[in-house]
This record gives sequence, C-alpha cells and structure tokens, in this order.
Amino acid sequence: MNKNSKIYVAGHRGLVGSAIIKSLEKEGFTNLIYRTSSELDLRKQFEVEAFFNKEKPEYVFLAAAYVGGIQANNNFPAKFIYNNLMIQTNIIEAAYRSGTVKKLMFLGSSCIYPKFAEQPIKEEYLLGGPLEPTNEPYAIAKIAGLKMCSSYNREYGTNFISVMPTNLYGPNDNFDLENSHVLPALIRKVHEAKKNNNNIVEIWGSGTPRREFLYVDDLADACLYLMKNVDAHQIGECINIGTGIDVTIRELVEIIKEVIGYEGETIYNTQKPDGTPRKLLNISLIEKLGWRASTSLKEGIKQTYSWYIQNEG
Ligand SMILES: NC(=O)C1=CN([C@@H]2O[C@H](COP(=O)(O)OP(=O)(O)OC[C@H]3O[C@@H](n4cnc5c(N)ncnc54)[C@H](OP(=O)(O)O)[C@@H]3O)[C@@H](O)[C@H]2O)C=CC1
Ligand SMILES: C[C@H]1O[C@H](OP(=O)(O)OP(=O)(O)OC[C@H]2O[C@@H](n3cnc4c(=O)[nH]c(N)nc43)[C@H](O)[C@@H]2O)[C@@H](O)[C@@H](O)C1=O
Repeated sequence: MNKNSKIYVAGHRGLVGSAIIKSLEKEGFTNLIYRTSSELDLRKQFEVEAFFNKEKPEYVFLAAAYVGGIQANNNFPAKFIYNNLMIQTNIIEAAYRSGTVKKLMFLGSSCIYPKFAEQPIKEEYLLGGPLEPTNEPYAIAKIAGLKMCSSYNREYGTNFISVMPTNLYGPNDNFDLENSHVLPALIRKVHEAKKNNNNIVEIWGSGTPRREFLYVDDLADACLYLMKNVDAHQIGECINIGTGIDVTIRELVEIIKEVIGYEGETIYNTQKPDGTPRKLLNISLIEKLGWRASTSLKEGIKQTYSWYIQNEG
C-alpha cells in the first residue's frame, strides 16, 4: 500500500470508519474514497457494483454495518441479520468482481464466538458451541462474512482478511440511551445525572458480566498495521484485536464515575439482560505479528468523555 493507493472506507462516518480515516490521513494517505449511506445504500447490489466499477478501489476497509448494543440486537434481530448480510455480501462480491481490489478488510466482532467459550478466546474456538441468544442473528451475519472472505480467498485467490475486534468505544460513538453499547450509554447516563443533580443512575443487568474494551484509535491503528503488513495466508480465517484485559460492568461504572466526578449511587436493573458472562479475546496472534494496544481504559474514557461534552453533552 503506498500513499497514493486508492482506499475505500465503507462506513466512514461511524465510530470505526471515522477513526480509520483519521489514521490514514495522519499517515499521509491521500487517495481516500467514501460515501454516506444516503449517497450509496450498500444493501443495493447493482449500485455497489457500479460504484466499484467506477471508482476501482485498491484497498477496502469494510466498516459499514448495522450496529448496536445488547438491547438493540435483542429487539431488532431481523434488521441486524438482513442489513449486515446485504452490506457485507455486496461489498465482498463487488470487490472480487472489480478485479482492482488488492486487499479487503472485513470488520467482524467478538460476539461470533460461543457464549461459553473458554477464556481468553482463541480464533480457533469459532463454531465450537452455541452463540449468545441476544445477538445471534448479528453474529451469524458476521460469521457468514468471515466465511465469505475465506471462501473467496480459497476459490478465487483474493486477499481478504477478517478482523474480530472486542467491544469498542471512542469519539463518534452512538450515545443513544436505548440502542448504544454499554460504555457510551454509561458516559451519558452518569454525565446527565451529574448535570441534573440526580443521585441515582440505573445500570442494566447484574453488573457481573466481564467485557474487554478497546479504544477506537488503537483499533484503527491495528487495522492499518494489518492492512499494510499482513496478508490473508499469514492468518487463519480471522484475527482477534483486543487489549487482553477485561473488567466487570461494575468496575467499568466506577471508572466512569471517577472520570466524570460523580458521587451518586448506582442501582442494577436485573430485568435487563446480562448477555455473555465473559468476552475476553486471546490476542497472542496479533501480538506475534507485532501489534499491541497502547491506550489504557481510563485514558480512553477520559478522551471519549472530553469528545462527548464538546460534541453531544
Ligand atoms: N462498536 C463496537 O463496539 C464494535 C464494532 N465492531 C464492528 O465495527 C464495524 C463498524 O462499527 P461501528 O463503527 O461501531 O458502527 P457505526 O454504527 O458507528 O457506523 C456504521 C456505519 O455504517 C454505515 N452504514 C450502515 N448502514 C449502511 C448502508 N445500508 N449503506 C451504507 N452505509 C451504511 C453508516 O453510514 P452513514 O453514517 O453514512 O449512515 C455508519 O457510519 C462493524 O462491522 C461492527 O460490527 C466490532 C466490534 C465492536
Ligand atoms: C460489541 C458487542 O456488543 C453487544 O454485546 P454486549 O457486549 O453484551 O453489549 P453491550 O455493550 O450493549 O452490553 C454489555 C453489558 O453491559 C450491560 N449494561 C449495563 N448498563 C447498560 C446500558 O445502559 N446500556 C447497555 N447497552 N448495556 C448496559 C449489559 O447488560 C451487558 O451486560 C452485541 O450485541 C454486539 O453488538 C457486539 O458485537
């Protein structure tokens, strides 16, 4: 990949896509292309093919997807499976057909692994047991995406790599109280409780599930590193991206309260689902390939909170 290579970032306004664009620009890549969903609906096969034929990208980051937290996944299973299957299928097929794409990176998620997978989760545990029911349709779509990439590599000799990031957070995240992931939701809840002198914040579930959180700039750095240095034949069907450290939701709440400076109480609503009890990735493979995360959870939350109060708070 050189500084003039034509690079398409699908989903460039999202949490991940915007961080990838920022990293690419910082490293001096100048030939970047992108479209909003209203300019190009990636669920429309002919439009996606026409876009690839016209633009002829050489490298593709597939960071467009239909994304949400535990409750959104639970409430909208049809939208999660349909939108994700369509978006990823159209891009992967068009990338192959175009003949111009030298490498494609498909963004999956750590929810592809079995609900009760041995921890930390190795890439090889894929399909070793039943999935977490709250996000099974989304996980099935992501598994289909990585299987498409590996199948195209095997049959057509493409260089499509699938990365499986752990739970992400950072600037440009979705801070919606119903449909977002836990970290942005808790930043907003605690911020608003402090602002309104409200002494109680409600946390969903029991607070005991463990999650691993990766700051999105670190994720973008990992994606660029892999795009530049690693080819599909050097990894198996996918590669994990994480920090190797997890915390309970209860511990996460305490860090967020400390960063925001909130001393009120928290109550746990056990009517809401806990989801997977633990989701910690084994990151030996990416470390062996030479990459490691650099932002601590507390530092990442400080950066995210600062972005939130400037942009949304
Ligand atoms: N957030 C997380 O914690 C994690 C995310 N991931 C993966 O990272 C990837 C990116 O996620 P994230 O950045 O969080 O998601 P966001 O929701 O922040 O961004 C997704 C982007 O996809 C675009 N998009 C959605 N539907 C369409 C469509 N029909 N046509 C064109 N574009 C569309 C949107 O574009 P527009 O703004 O123009 O509408 C949006 O900017 C996903 O594959 C996700 O699975 C993996 C692990 C964890
Ligand atoms: C990245 C990953 O994200 C999703 O899986 P998840 O990790 O379970 O997602 P989550 O961030 O929404 O919740 C994590 C934990 O936190 C608890 N929790 C407390 N209070 C709030 C709260 O206020 N909001 C939310 N959302 N969760 C809360 C919540 O009950 C759960 O125990 C997948 O569906 C799928 O999209 C995927 O791949």
